Amino acid sequence: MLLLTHSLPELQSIIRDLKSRYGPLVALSIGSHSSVFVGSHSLTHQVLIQKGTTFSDRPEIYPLRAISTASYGPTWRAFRHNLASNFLRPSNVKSYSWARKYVLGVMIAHIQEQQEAVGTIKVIDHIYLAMLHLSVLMCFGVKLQDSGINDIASVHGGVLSYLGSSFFKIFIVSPTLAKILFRNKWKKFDELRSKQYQLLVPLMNTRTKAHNLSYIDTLVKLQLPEDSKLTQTEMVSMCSEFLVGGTEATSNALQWIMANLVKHPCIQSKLYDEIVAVVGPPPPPSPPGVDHVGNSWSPRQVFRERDHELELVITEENLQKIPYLKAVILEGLRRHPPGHIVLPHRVTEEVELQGYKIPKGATINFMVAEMGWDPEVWDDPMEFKPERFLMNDGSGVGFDVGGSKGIKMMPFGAGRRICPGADLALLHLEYFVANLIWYFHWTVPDGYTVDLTEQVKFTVVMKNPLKTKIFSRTKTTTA
Ligand code: HEM
Repeated sequence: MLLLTHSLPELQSIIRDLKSRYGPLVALSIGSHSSVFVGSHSLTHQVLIQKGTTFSDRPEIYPLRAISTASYGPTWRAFRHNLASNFLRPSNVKSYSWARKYVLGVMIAHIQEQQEAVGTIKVIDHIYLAMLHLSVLMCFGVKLQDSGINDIASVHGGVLSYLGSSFFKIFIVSPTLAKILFRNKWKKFDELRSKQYQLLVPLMNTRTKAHNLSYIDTLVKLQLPEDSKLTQTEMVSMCSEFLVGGTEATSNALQWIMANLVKHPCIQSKLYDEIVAVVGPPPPPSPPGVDHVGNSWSPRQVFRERDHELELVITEENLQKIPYLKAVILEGLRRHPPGHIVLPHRVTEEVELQGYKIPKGATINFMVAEMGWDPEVWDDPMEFKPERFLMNDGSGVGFDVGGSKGIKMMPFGAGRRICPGADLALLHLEYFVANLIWYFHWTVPDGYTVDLTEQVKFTVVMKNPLKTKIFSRTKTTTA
């Protein structure tokens, strides 16, 4: 069958149809190059976990990555080990808890300012900048002013807008042809890359002042095969990949989760009650007065005290004691996975799957959203029901998101190529959702409805971004 579509929703609907007609395996060959789509849970498990090595390369989908060989082979293994097992090891992630607290404080101050200025909040703007800020702190170990974060956001937004464009689709097949056909686009893209270089190199060079081990520290020390080292240009690319990886999917997942909590006030109330049962009510704002450097301030500015650091936040240890929080996050990732297809994989040797011969070099795509929405596996799959992840007595969440025992959903992929940032992303989602719900009641502004229509960009985003109105849950104490 020849399949001609660039539309993800159309592709999903074709696969759903084929699945219902021909059984669980959906394998499509497109044109002369074999591109296979797998929409079955058990087959995905078999392929990614049991035949993981055969399916673990990436096709050349990283033409913008300076070191294309980092998609597979020994160079990839060196990167993967450095990111997943060195930089993102639990003790190093824990050492950044001050950064999460700091960024949360900045975000809350901005949210309150916007509500005061315009009466409502466009949530994604704040979430995106907060996640980018956090990624910058972890990547370079430096705190930036809002203007510095906005500059990086604008360059990254520009670079990402190219992915998914016709220019990029042709670029993947033939960079030379794309440069000839889209000369102006290429020139603009080149300008963006130079701007990115100008912004990131000074940050890379300030790393020695950092207290924590930053990602750039690990890249500088990274020993590549044959004793080679990364060049500065390659490091810019790797840092840029870290910033995009750490920001895009997490901020969109967070927006989808907040949108569902605003749309379903009962779920929001239940989550708030469960948080309060563990950590108590949020702290009252300090009374108006004079701060430690002699400036007068109002209760609203409690969040701005001490360089934006919040007086009190829900600690990361306490997050572990709130199973319903975990259930809300997992339900958000099931119902709205930021990527509807994982990054493509490549077959390293010819293999047979349910009677289909999959040739060496074929591209394999796994249908993430389809799996999380399969009515044979999930009751009412399109409903937002966090309870489905709780154990029968509600005491915990018994779900392995990495799918090592069996795949029911796979927002982070599975097997050898699973997202190396999955644990960090889960921590960020839990931390921000818990604290934002603890401090504020999030409501639908008058004349607005929460619209969960999806739009495919670099990740799958809300077509109409979430707008809300917040009410502080902190009770002012009267003298
Ligand atoms: C909710 C947040 C996130 C989601 C849903 C997500 C999802 C994914 C998925 C589906 C893949 C492809 C897996 C596969 O091919 O089987 C991936 C790869 C990747 N992710 Fe994430 N991710 C998230 C957050 C992060 C974070 C926080 C980082 C970094 C700090 C990160 C860095 C990466 C990198 C570097 C890869 C490529 C790995 C490779 O090629 O081996 N991601 N992610």
